[in-house]
Amino acid sequence: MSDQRDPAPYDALLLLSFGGPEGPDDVVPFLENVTRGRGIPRERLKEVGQHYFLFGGVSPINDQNRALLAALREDFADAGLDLPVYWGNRNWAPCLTDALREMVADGRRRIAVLATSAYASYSGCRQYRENLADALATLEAEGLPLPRVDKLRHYFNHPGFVEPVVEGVLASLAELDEPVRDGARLAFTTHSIPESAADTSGPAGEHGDGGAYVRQHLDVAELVALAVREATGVDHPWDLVYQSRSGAPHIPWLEPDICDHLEAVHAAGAPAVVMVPIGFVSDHMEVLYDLDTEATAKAAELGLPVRRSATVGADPRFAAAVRELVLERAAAERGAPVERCALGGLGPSHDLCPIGCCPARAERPAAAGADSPYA
Ligand SMILES: CC1=C(CCC(=O)O)c2cc3nc(cc4[nH]c(cc5[nH]c(cc1n2)c(C)c5CCC(=O)O)c(CCC(=O)O)c4C)C(CCC(=O)O)=C3C
Ligand SMILES: [Fe+2]
Repeated sequence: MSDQRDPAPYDALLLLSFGGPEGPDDVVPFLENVTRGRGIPRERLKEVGQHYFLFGGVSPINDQNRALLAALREDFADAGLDLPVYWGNRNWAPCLTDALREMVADGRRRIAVLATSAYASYSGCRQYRENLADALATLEAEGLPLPRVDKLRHYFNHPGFVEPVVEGVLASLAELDEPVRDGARLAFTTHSIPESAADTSGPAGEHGDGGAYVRQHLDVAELVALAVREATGVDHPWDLVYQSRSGAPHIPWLEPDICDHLEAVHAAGAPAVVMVPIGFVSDHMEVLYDLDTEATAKAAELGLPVRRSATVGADPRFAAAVRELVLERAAAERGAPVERCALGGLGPSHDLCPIGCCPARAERPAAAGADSPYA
């Protein structure tokens, strides 16, 4: 086995995230960045703007990323892994292009990229790769040396992602009053996406109804439900549901929505629900608004006790998982033997997105995949 602390060929890690506004003046330009060319109705944008204004125009995602950066640096230092960590976002400052420029100026030429999105899909994977390609094109136009960027594999089924989720569910169950606790249903929730995007998510061989996106979430949900049963001795019924639907109303998106689901299970006699946001790496606005505000108000109106379990955030087990993913990929790139950690039925995800993986509506260059125009 190779040295467990050898990051070669990598000379840096880039934490690549979505980005979010940091004050009221940022909200509208941020939303414009996110939705440019995506055909989102104006009404929806106004509504989402209000979600941000309700929280002072500040998205929680930036502080979450700062905490994750600190956790990664601490974990790397403790493990004796000498690898600088940078941060750049797709849609707001600190911007991806600026981060790459800084990295190149610091002499970084071979960069591992961790996206704060754990699953396949156009929005959760290829769009990050497209933005990497755009940033590289900008550097190229400026005559800067181009670094090579490698996106780390999807980590939805890594124990460092799954275990903190399980712990969060157990904590939420413990908070429910005893008479309703054992009957509580688990509502695993993730971002709704257009059905067409779900059906084509993942490598071509994994397309089909719901594609890799739905299959990966079902795998995590089942893993978590089983671990909860093992810990509590209680078999909590579970469902995979969706939230944060956007787009034009006539286009089908994944359903049911969490609020409709709460209504349905309440009508069917469920005594309580734990909402488990497995689709989100940390407490994004979707979690604070769509779950903690909107869905929680819906449940109160129904008289249905609900809890929202914790996201992974900056959990040290997740930071350690990122280190393992970097070292695993580094070994693979060196041609050394590799052990790939993964729970559940799907096995470890691919290192390199193959051609046809999570196709875009309109084809654009995407880096860090088999179809990348860059080395
Ligand atoms: C799958 C997925 C993830 C999870 C993977 C990942 O994490 O990347 C995700 C994350 C996020 N989405 C975010 C914000 C927004 N997403 C929007 C719009 C959209 N998201 C989509 C999908 C996803 N989105 C889609 C298909 C659209 C329609 C437009 C389009 O086809 O592109 C819009 C426009 C308004 C609206 O329509 O809702 C906003 C403001 C934030 C930041 C939150 C914060 O500030 O804390 C985060 C982390
Ligand atoms: Fe989104």
